[in-house]
Amino acid sequence: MQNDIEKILISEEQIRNRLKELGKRITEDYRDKDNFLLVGVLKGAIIFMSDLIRHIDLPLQVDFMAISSYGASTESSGVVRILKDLEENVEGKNLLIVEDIIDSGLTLSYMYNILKSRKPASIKICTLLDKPSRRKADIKVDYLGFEIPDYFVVGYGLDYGEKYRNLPYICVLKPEIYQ
Ligand SMILES: O=P(O)(O)OC[C@H]1O[C@H](OP(=O)(O)OP(=O)(O)O)[C@H](O)[C@@H]1O
Ligand code: HPA
Ligand SMILES: [Mg+2]
Repeated sequence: MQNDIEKILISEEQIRNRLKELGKRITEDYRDKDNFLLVGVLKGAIIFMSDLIRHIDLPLQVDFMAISSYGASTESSGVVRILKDLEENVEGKNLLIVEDIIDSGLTLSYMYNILKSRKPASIKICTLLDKPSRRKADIKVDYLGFEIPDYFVVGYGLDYGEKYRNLPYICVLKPEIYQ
């Protein structure tokens, strides 16, 4: 796997430090709210979500939704599908959607609209990575880890063709791997 890497964009230490800051901000912002539910977007957000919640010093619940649009490509298919829905009823709850990356924004705008229609008390968005140069749908990010340029990145949960999720940093692969 290491041989496939062109360059590391965000190191383990940078991720660790940023997560501490995000956890602290989220803890302050949700301190007086009850029914706090974090909604992780499978599969990409698994590592970010599991590290982030250990920096949030509040009672909280977690649930997951699986949504897929990329398949084995570096371009969104534009067809967003729910593969797994939430187990929790979200009505009246304070939701924080936790994503690994917002790229075209199609996944998140689809998911946001579905969750909004279920009448939660509030919905906010937390994403580790934001690639604003590729945006097709308008998204307001409340908590951001890092803004990145237009690279297809992998690692720390993010895949290319289901591989590389277990790399501990965010990196770009050699061009021949993407061909
Ligand atoms: O803003 P967008 O252009 O919609 O792209 C972002 C979404 O794409 C990826 O998911 P993917 O469909 O690859 O599923 P995965 O999380 O299982 O890898 C990523 O994890 C985000 O959920
Ligand atoms: N990497 C991995 N998965 C993704 C990306 C990316 O840059 N953008 C959207 N899904
Ligand atoms: Mg993917």
